[in-house]
Amino acid sequence: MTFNRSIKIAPSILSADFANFGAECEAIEAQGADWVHVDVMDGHFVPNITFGPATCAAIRPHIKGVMDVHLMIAPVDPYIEAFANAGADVITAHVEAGPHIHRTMQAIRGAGAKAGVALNPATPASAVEYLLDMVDLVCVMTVNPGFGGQKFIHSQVEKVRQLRAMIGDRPIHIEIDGGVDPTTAPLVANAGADVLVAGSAVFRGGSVLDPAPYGANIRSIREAATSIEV
Ligand SMILES: O=C(CO)[C@@H](O)[C@H](O)COP(=O)(O)O
Ligand SMILES: [Co+2]
Repeated sequence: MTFNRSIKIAPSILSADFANFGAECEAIEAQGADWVHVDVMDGHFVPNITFGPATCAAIRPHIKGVMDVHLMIAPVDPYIEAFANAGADVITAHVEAGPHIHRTMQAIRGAGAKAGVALNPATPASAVEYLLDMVDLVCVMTVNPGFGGQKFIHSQVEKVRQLRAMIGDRPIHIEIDGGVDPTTAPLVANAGADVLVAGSAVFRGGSVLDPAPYGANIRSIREAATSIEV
């Protein structure tokens, strides 16, 4: 995985057909997805449960590109190796999930994955100031984590702007997660984000039997994000 600051669309399979993950991953990649975003939830750090490393390993052969694993679990450190072994390219852990986020980032890189750090909406940009030499991605949650289909929290756009200024020229992606659609994508792209996670706005209207709407949805988010009008 090389660093490239162009806009990347990362559909979240939280909005996919859970009985058909392999085919769904293949369908979104065929329809233009850049990364595949995989939401892992434990019913403890967030009030919802999804799946773990075994499911990630099962879908890995169905993803040609980047598997972007978003861990909404606490504790996180005991599970990093399992997700790296499952084939995650990027592993993102939350600042709020434990007291030793610095060690967590070291462990992710030590396991051979790119290290991502996520910030809940109430967590300031300054929380990652002393991590910038050891992360590959900062994920700004633009909803409270746990569920797809929630409303974008507009106050987070300013946080993206602050992070872009803090990051400067470092090869660090800024990822946006939650409520991304063609109306919100230009706001965050203009503020400096380059990876846009979208679940409901990508999977809406399509299926593995009729995947063309996935492509149209991905294109409209990308076109909106790359337009300069905001
Ligand atoms: O991590 C999460 C939610 O906790 C996300 O990745 C969601 O899956 C995004 O879904 P939409 O807001 O795009 O529907
Ligand atoms: Co996510």
